[in-house]
Amino acid sequence: MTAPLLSARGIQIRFGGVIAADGIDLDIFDRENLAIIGPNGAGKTTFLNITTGYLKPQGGSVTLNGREILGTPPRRITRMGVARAFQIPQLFTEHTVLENMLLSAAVRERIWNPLRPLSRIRQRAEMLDLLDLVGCADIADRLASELPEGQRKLVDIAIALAQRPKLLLMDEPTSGVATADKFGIMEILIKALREAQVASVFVEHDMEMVSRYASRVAVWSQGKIQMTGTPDVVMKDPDVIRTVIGG
Ligand SMILES: Nc1ncnc2c1ncn2[C@@H]1O[C@H](COP(=O)(O)OP(=O)(O)OP(=O)(O)O)[C@@H](O)[C@H]1O
Repeated sequence: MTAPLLSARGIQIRFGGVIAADGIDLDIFDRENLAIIGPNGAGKTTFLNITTGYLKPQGGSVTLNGREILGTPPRRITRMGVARAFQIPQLFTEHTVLENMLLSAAVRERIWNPLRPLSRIRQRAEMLDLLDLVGCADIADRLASELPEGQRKLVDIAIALAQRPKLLLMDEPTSGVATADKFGIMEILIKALREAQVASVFVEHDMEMVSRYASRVAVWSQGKIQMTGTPDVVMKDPDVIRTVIGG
């Protein structure tokens, strides 16, 4: 069996009386698309916050390619290959889409300087290719503030991919997007991840999204993993239907 890209063992974290992780063990493998599902407050986002360095658990370990990353600052974890896209895209709204991409490239290349014109950043062609990958090359010169939510999400993904990650973590990638556009956005996103050879973990409440786009599912329940497996197996499980899916 191939070695996991990221491996969490025995993760424990509580906030006062709330236990958000109570012995989480989870492996994430190269190029898979893992959906995390579970009831509100089960600890799904907390897991993403731990693996990106924003929260330090009270116990356990997280390794990336065999190296411990707990206690490592978020920016360094990004450099090591774990990127994050947010429920609310983190774009500089007064800049164009391409300028947002160039800023991300400048951070990656450690050449960001507020006094340096963005036009002098040399990664322009690479950033346009990434925008093309997420179907946004034609909006490169538009202000980020003018974009509809779906395109903001795709640009946010391109910004994350500009960091050349091995793993992309996402919290409800299509939340806030009109129902009619959700599947189109997710199709583009999953195809872009495959072409860039990036694994993903996405927290998701929409079971249709999970069954269409996840290669594997992990079910969270009260700070524990209730079950992992392929979508067709997990979503037919009577306990998962009762505690998560409903109906
Ligand atoms: N920084 C924090 N301080 C205090 N409590 C927190 C903090 N972060 C999370 N919690 C609590 O931990 C529990 C798990 O939260 P988390 O956001 O991880 O759940 P979730 O499964 O992502 O929920 P949802 O599906 O509603 O987003 C919740 O009860 C939440 O209120």
